[in-house]
Order: sequence, then C-alpha cells, then structure tokens
Amino acid sequence: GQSIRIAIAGYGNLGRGVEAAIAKNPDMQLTGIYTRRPPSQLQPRLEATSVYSMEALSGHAGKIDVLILCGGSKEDLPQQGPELAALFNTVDSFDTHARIPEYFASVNGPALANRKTALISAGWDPGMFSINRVYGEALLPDGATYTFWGKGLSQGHSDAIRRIPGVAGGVQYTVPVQDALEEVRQGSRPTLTTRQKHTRDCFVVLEPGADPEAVKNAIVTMPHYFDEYDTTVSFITEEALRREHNAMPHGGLVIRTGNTTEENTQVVEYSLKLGSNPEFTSSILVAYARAVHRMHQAGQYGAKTVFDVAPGLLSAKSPEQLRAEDL
Ligand SMILES: NC(=O)C1=CN([C@@H]2O[C@H](COP(=O)(O)OP(=O)(O)OC[C@H]3O[C@@H](n4cnc5c(N)ncnc54)[C@H](OP(=O)(O)O)[C@@H]3O)[C@@H](O)[C@H]2O)C=CC1
Ligand SMILES: N[C@@H](C[C@H]1CC(C(=O)O)=NO1)C(=O)O
Repeated sequence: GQSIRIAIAGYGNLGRGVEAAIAKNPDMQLTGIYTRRPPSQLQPRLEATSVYSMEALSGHAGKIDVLILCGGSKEDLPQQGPELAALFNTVDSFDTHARIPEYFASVNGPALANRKTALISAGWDPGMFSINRVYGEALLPDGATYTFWGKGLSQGHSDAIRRIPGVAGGVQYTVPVQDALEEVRQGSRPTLTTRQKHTRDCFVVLEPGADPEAVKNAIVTMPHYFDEYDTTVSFITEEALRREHNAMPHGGLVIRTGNTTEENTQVVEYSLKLGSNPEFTSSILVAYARAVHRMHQAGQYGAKTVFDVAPGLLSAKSPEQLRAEDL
C-alpha cells in the first residue's frame, strides 16, 4: 500500500541515523528534516533530503504520518514532546528514566486531546532493554535482574554534558565494573548499588574563558545523570575530540537469573554489541514509527511506551506472513 511518510524533528546523531534507517525500509519515505538552526547550515546525508526550519512544521501536518523526535532528552524533548504530540503522531527516545512518568503524562494530554499516538522512550535503554527486563520478571518471578552498559558512548549523558554553560563539546563513556559483572555471571545474585555497577568517564571541550572547576562540578553533581556514579572529567581540545572521540560504539546486556524450582536455575540474557549507538537506536525508532502509524489507524490514541506495542506491529510483514515465517 501507500508508503508511510516519516519526518525528522532535530538533526543530530539520531536525526542522521533515522535518515539512514528510512532508506533501509522500503515501506517508508522521508518527507523532510526540521531543524531549529538555519536549514542552509545542515548537510543532510542524502542530497535529496528536504530541510526545513522547525517553524514550517505546523504547516506540514497534512503530509506527515509519523514525526520522529530526535532532540536531546535533557532539554529538547521535555518541551518538544508535548508540543509536537498535539500536531503529529510521534516517536521519541526520551531516556531520563527518573522523569519518564512525568514526561508520559505531559505528552499523553495533548496526544489524547488531538487524537494522536505518541510513543515515548523507544530505543534500547529505555526500549529493548526495558522489554527484556519485563520479560525476565514476568517469566521468572523468583529471580533477579541486572542491566549492564558498555563500555561505550552514552548519547544521553553526552547530550547532558553539552548543555552545561561553558561547554563547547563533549562525550561520555559508560564503563561496567568488571567484578560486578563477573559476580552476576556466576549467578550469586548480588545486591549492587548504582555506583557498584558502572563508572562514567567524560571528555569535555571548554568554551574560551570557562571555569573548569565549575563545569566539572556541574557534571558530577547532575541529578539523574551523574550524581549516583563515580565520574571522571578530562578536559581536551576540540581537535582531540574530533580525532579521538568521533566513534559512538556501545552495547550492554540484561540478565535475568531465576529459579523455577529449588533445584533448577534458569538464566535469560539479552545482549547488544553496537558499532554505532545512534544508528541502532534510530533503526529502532523507525520500526516503532511503523507500529505507531498502525496504532493510530486503529484509533489507539494518547501516549504509549514499548510495553504497549505488540511485536508484530514493528514488522513490515503481514500477520499472515509472520505466522508462516517467524513463529
Ligand atoms: N532510548 C535510547 O536507547 C537512546 C536515547 N537517546 C536519546 O537521544 C537523544 C539525542 O541524542 P543525539 O542525537 O546524540 O543528540 P545530538 O546532540 O546529536 O542532537 C540533539 C539536538 O541538538 C541539535 N544539534 C545537533 N547537532 C548540532 C550542532 N552541531 N549544533 C547545534 N545544534 C545541534 C539538533 O537539534 P536542531 O536540529 O533542532 O538544532 C538535535 O536534535 C539523547 O539526548 C538521548 O537522550 C540516544 C540513544 C539511545
Ligand atoms: N539512553 C542511552 C542508551 C543506553 C546507554 C546507557 C549508558 O551508557 O548509561 N544507558 O542507556 C544513550 O543515550 O546512549
């Protein structure tokens, strides 16, 4: 049938990834990129991609089936999510876990009032890891769940660093504590605090004249991002950032160890090894855009999470094909 018309709001790592992911999905077409910067400033991946200013977006509501929000979770999505869910069916990757309940409510109101479908917090964590945490708990009620990330580049934490006054650029790597990972792998089901599972290493380029101590303090005390972790902050040049920190690999795993009887232990593991965090995340957002389009057509309005999406809706295959080929 008619291809699904996708647009991108915000053109950073995710925006570029969504542009690439759409090209891998023949049932979808990219109608345009919308940016808060002057459109002429952007070099889209694909020459043919139309770039518009964000102001043009409201006038284009009739030609977009799903708008994928690629802004930063720290400051962009809290404003753009609720605003755009009033006008479009949306998918976003909001990942400030502690704030998801309030964000869900802020998006649900405008989406319901305007009979739109808004999927929040898609991606891999939150997203695919969330689904596997729920599978683990539901399938093995007597057990323990562990999530480990990295070593890799967290886009959410890198975005949060870049929003600090005086910061010109920066990245954050998440490092799992090997001993903790080993303890879990040996099945001893340890109780581990946030601080015992990961450390965070930040590399920051300062604006001229910025105070390193003030920036370092703003990072290590940042609620929901760094305050519960042992965090290092290193100051580097713009040149070093470009040369040594332009790859965005990541990965991680969700482990559920449980007992179905006293004598039988079961272990479920879901793991990711990502060459590019943004491209993988974007590929997930595009698959969920297919589901959101179908959920909207079925009259399922309001804010949704990945817990509300039947897996079959993600696939380009028909239910009949899925039953015949993948069950
Ligand atoms: N749930 C999950 O598993 C995951 C979630 N995420 C989330 O995705 C969010 C976005 O990540 P990411 O795409 O890496 O963020 P970026 O920093 O690359 O982009 C964020 C926004 O900043 C603006 N921007 C981008 N580049 C520039 C630039 N050179 N100059 C000025 N503005 C710029 C863009 O808006 P505009 O075009 O309007 O200027 C863009 O939408 C993260 O904050 C994170 O929370 C990321 C990975 C996984
Ligand atoms: N949301 C994360 C995706 C994963 C990575 C992560 C971390 O390293 O803390 N937490 O969740 C991101 O923005 O990259």
